[in-house]
Amino acid sequence: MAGKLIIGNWKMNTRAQSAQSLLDALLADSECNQSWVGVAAPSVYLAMLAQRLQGASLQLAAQDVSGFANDGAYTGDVSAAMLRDVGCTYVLVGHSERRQYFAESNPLLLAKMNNALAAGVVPVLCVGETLEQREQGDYLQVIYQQLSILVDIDAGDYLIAYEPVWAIGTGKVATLEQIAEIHSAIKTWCLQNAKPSANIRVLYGGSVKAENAESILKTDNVDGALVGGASLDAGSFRMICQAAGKLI
Ligand SMILES: O=C(CO)COP(=O)(O)O
Repeated sequence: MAGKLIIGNWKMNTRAQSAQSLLDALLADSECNQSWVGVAAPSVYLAMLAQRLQGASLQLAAQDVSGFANDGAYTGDVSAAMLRDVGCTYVLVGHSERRQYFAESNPLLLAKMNNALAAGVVPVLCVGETLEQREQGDYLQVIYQQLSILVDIDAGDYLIAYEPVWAIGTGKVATLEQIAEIHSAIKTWCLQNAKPSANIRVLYGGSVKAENAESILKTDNVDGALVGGASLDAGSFRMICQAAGKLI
């Protein structure tokens, strides 16, 4: 598929009212209400937002999914089937904040990927190195290790998001050369190691803003963006979507 994919990650932000207002602003805007744009909202608001999204092009995403496949006694968890049930198209898997604060590791993330795929929700596997790992020079190995779970996925349509941890919420965006290097390495690794997937798409995330979106999206092997802070402001998000729209 040509064109770029833009997913806004609202993280643990908004309330019912502000989530609805933000979504309404995006829905009313033809730059944002596109099938290649999605918003990853807090799970408690997904069903409410899905109602407003009926008939719209904008896609709904979740920020996490249970590692348990079937319904059962897993207090607090939300299953992939539930996400599908409320209308999610995508789900983020292994965001660095989940890896850091919830100690999510490869076996759990593989289960999450498989559960999402089985339920018909497209998982977005997030990978990326910390500043320390980058400075030590072994950042590619870190990313390959995070990607290694893909070897055990037999089939399915998934996405990858490269989000250097040091660029998330810091205003410190990776250089275009750094982005190009990693995106190319991810695609090469996937071609060599993952089961043949028709089209590996890699999004970039980390301080993507209205001002830098176009140059990032134009970088080789960048298939879209995962946007945190700037996705909470309809005006900023629209400019990022507009930059993507120009590249279709
Ligand atoms: O973590 C991110 C998206 O998932 C990036 O966040 P920021 O755009 O706020 O840096």
